[in-house]
Amino acid sequence: MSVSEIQQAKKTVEFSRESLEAVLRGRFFYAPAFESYGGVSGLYDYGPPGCAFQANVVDLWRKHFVLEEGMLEVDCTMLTPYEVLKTSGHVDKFSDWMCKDTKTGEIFRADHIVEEVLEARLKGDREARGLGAKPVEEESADKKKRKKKVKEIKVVKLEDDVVKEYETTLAKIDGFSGPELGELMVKYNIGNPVTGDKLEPPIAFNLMFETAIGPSGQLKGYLRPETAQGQFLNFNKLLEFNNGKTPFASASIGKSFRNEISPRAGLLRVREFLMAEIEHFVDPLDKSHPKFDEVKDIKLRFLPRDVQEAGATEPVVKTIGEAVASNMVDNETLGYFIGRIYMFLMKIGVDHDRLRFRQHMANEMAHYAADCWDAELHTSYGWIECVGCADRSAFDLTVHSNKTKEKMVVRQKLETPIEVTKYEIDLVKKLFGPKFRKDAPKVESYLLNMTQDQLAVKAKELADTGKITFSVPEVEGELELDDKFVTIEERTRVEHVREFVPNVIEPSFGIGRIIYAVFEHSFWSRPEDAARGVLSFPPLVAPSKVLLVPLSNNKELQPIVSKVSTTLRKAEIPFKVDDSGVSIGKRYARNDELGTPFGVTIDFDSVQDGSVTLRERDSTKQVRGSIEEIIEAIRQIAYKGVTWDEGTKNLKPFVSQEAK
Ligand SMILES: Nc1ncnc2c1ncn2[C@@H]1O[C@H](COP(=O)(O)OP(=O)(O)OP(=O)(O)O)[C@@H](O)[C@H]1O
Repeated sequence: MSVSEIQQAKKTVEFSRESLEAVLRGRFFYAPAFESYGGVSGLYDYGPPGCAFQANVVDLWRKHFVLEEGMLEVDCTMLTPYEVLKTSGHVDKFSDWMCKDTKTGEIFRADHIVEEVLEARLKGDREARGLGAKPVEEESADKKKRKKKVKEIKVVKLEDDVVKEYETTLAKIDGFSGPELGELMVKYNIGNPVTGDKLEPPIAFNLMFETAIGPSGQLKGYLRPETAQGQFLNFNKLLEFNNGKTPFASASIGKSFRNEISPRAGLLRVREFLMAEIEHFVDPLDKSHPKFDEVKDIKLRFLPRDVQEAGATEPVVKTIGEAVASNMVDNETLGYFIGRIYMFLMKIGVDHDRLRFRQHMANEMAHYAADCWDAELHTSYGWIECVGCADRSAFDLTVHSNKTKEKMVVRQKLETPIEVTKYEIDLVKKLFGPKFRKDAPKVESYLLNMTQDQLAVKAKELADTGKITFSVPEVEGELELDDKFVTIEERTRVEHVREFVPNVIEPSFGIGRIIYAVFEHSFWSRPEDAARGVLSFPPLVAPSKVLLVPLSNNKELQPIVSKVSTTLRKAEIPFKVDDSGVSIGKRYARNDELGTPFGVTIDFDSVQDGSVTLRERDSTKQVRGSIEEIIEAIRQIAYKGVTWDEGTKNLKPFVSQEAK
């Protein structure tokens, strides 16, 4: 089978999520956690092949990003004090909108329910018009299983302008606020999709798991919802580690926790998941990237904001260079990371045709963000965000620095010193203690952290009235100080150093989502037997590389099995021996389901001449050679990116056991 024949074969049998899930569960890639206790939605355990696959993806991620860019890796705690997440905005804003069915008590995520019901009505409309099902690529976020139950799927023709309105709403579904979703539910008469009951208006539900740190219960904390905050809070140490220079990036791999409202899409939406995040710190005045040329010619499918806001879903195909030059992507560094994300996803087995980069719409994006693009992968659940890539400006370092009073800035020596005129405030601190007592530090800190605009106003007030009035958070009443306590003046100084708060470009990967998408993109059934599923993982990330198959249990074959095992072990190539009594075809089939790229078969000729057979999973092609030759071919193909044809060109073709 040639590569194109394999591609064709992969498309012959229609993809079935049920078959894939049967394989993944059957081979224990993963399983619901605490199953014997009835399970908890959104919690999963990974079994041996799932663990090995995840470890290989993470290993590749580390090589592709951390090693390639010299990133500074940190491993920060998951337990996070309240104050940190209050400052970052998570306590107030990290929520989704939920609504409750007043009768049944069932809880729905508001955007998901609007999406599900409108999609169901459009489906009914298409059926009424005799248009058949919508093409799979266009289906937006999943609800397939539920859709079966959605009563709303009535075969009813809608007015043309209603269809247009629904489609426009769906294209913008990620950008609505809670109140807007509530209005849509009233406008389109959306209730419980199964019972039709009315739902309460959406309310914000914070997704963080709350806990108390220590026995007193006094220190409130959360399980972190992302790894980013730990990286920001170590900024000064990392900057020093990097000899005070930017740009540089930190990286972190670890578990995050989100109390998702109603997790239903398997590994795609879970409550505990592995994240790999990068915080790239860059000068806000220079977001060029020295390696941009390496990615600029990569052509990608982009779904920019304006296309979505016009209610369309057709992507724009452009090179990254064109996307940055036309300002569609805000800057080179963001473009560089989009390119690197694409290259990583290709390496681990994502299907190029089922990847797009979607820009956040205006009200979907955090107010401080300069630009944000999600790498979305198409699965049987629709288009799913798997990697977020945002330019978060200086927001995070600024808020933490304001709160902690620890400066988080880069100091850059200026080649030509500059004259800077600015307001400066001087306090006569020895007078503060007697006047403000225990509040003195808060008052001093407030005054010393005033912005230039605030200082300008207060300088005038002091000059005009001889005093300033102000209030300080957590200090009662309006405060007043006269010019015995404080001086505010405009002064001109020569500065030799430029100080700036770096901006942050943040690529954020959900490893479980990516892994599940790769499972779907790699899965196919052999055309000659639809029950024979294959997971065509790239060899580099496949859980195990080799299945060692002695033709029979005959003792004579044992020494060769031991010899091949030892050689594989020495070469650090993961393998598994299958000496079960079942037919060789069955053993290969089991192996295909585990996504193991190579089979090494030991038969009676092996005893005579030391040769073994190498089988390739997808094409089922086989070649014959000495143990050393075969293992070298495996090493080249699995780890060095060599093709099968190239890696086996000096080996003899062998007639397939399966074909016999
Ligand atoms: N509940 C989850 N289960 C698995 N992975 C998740 C979950 N939430 C987020 N992720 C992963 O973490 C990445 C970064 O998180 P981010 O905060 O950008 O996601 P999000 O916008 O909240 O996702 P969504 O809108 O789908 O809830 C996502 O791209 C995704 O891969």
